[in-house]
Amino acid sequence: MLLGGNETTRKIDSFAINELKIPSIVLMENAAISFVKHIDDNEDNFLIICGKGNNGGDGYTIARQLFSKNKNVKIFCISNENMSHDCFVNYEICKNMGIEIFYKIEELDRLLLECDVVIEGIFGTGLNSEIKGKYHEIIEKINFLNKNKIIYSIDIPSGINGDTGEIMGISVKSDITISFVTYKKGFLKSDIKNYLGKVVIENIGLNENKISHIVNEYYLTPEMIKSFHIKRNENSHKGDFGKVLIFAGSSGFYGAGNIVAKSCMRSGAGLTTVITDKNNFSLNVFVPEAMSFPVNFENIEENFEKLENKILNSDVIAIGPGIGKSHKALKIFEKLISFEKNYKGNNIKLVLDADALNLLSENRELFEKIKNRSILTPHVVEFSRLTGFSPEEINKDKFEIAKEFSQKYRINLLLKGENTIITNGEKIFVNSTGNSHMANGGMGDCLTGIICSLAGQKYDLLESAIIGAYLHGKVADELLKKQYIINATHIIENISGFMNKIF
Ligand SMILES: NC(=O)C1=CN([C@@H]2O[C@H](COP(=O)(O)OP(=O)(O)OC[C@H]3O[C@@H](n4cnc5c(N)ncnc54)[C@H](O)[C@@H]3O)[C@@H](O)[C@H]2O)[C@@H](O)CC1
Ligand SMILES: Nc1ncnc2c1ncn2[C@@H]1O[C@H](COP(=O)(O)OP(=O)(O)O)[C@@H](O)[C@H]1O
Ligand SMILES: [K+]
Repeated sequence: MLLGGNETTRKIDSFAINELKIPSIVLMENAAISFVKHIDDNEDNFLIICGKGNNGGDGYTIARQLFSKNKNVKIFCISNENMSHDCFVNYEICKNMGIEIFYKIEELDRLLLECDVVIEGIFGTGLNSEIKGKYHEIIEKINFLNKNKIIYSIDIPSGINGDTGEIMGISVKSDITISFVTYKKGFLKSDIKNYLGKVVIENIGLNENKISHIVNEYYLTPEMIKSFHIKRNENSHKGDFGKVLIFAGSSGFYGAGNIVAKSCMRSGAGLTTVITDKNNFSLNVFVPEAMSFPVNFENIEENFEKLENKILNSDVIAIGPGIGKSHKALKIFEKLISFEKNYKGNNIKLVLDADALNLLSENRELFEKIKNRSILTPHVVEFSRLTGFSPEEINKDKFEIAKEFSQKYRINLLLKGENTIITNGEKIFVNSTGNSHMANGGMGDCLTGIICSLAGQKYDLLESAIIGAYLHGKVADELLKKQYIINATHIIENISGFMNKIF
């Protein structure tokens, strides 16, 4: 699904009108047709509240379409002065058709009380300042008199800023928001969910692929995830699903390595090996399917010859969770990224998380070794160390900062958190799954395991991160229906079942 702000909407509009030569009034008609599809045919008693821009124009167009289906339709016109052209045309048609139009604010209470469905087209992407006066009063009335009614918003609940999600003084509280072409960036803001209600994105007669040069941001949907799926050949063997080498966990943090390994195995990697201290036996108990590569941490170099062979046999190497920032950890990290290609001549894909990112922040020359073959999966604090921006600065402008960072170092980036973003420096994908009930230790390790597993199964790193983040959050969202807290172990136990459902 395309993602965009107000400017994107204007660009798409202008492309459709000026390049594709679709008259704007046709776009408005298409928007209205798509909108009306979502209205229950049993509903019969509508009040449409219209502003004077194109959002109001959509309102008049929807009104006459419902009217032509013999529905009981009334319109409240907020202003018929300085209407946009297409708004005026549709307003005139409504008048000519004999739809009842009301103008006086004194009548609005009664109209609201009498109707069963309110459709509001007051402001959409054109809202440009704090809402005051008459407009404020009208929105207040809609929110106050909404008992036992369904409130539909056209494009955006009037009052929400489509770019930032900020409430511009006041906003309609909607039950259903039917928005056009793009999922609005402003909808990502977490504390406006109860203003948006259910969100539906509808088409206005444009082919999504033909406008992809205008939009390079996407909001993940199950259809997108499914479209990435690579079918498993019936005659395949474990070697076909990736040899994944994991360097995670150290004394006090062996759990991290175990979680990465287990989620890697449970999400389908062919062969998983964990580099771990020779005295750590917990891996065999927690994930008997995984292999261990025991190292003597007292004398790191003595393991390197055997390790080289292991590296050159790998398709993917995941590094970071729970390894600490010691000199020894750094030495192993450096060794693991020292070969670009494996015995098969393919790039060895790298998944770097947690302490690998912290080590990278302090040893920036290592960026040269990881370029063009890695994904970094920081949370905002780790990303702050990598970029030098404060977490506040990142949160304010995370799309741009993430994209620039990815371009600069030629890496893929997954920035974790609510609305996790994934970028290759050109496109940005925003995850639509996940919830605060999964915010607990080990969750990131679990994600690393899923991503390196998918990378082993021949998904490229960008796809692995996209699918991984979506699945990880999706499992948590589904589990939330029956439990309050979701730990990494819960995700691991359920991921395969959800892969089955989605693929
Ligand atoms: N490509 C698309 O996505 C399409 C968009 N369409 C509709 O067009 C809408 C955008 O239309 P417009 O650009 O005309 O904008 P709007 O209709 O959202 O609002 C603009 C009008 O409101 C006024 N206004 C803005 N802020 C105000 C405030 N705080 N107080 C009082 N008045 C204020 C402006 O002066 C202008 O008259 C979209 O939201 C959508 O509903 C559809 O017609 C179909 C095509
Ligand atoms: N409020 C939230 N909404 C969506 N996802 C969340 C939320 N809180 C945490 N997550 C997800 O949980 C994971 C936590 O990762 P991370 O911070 O690295 O945890 P840890 O280091 O403990 O393993 C990330 O994938 C993140 O996107
Ligand atoms: K609206």
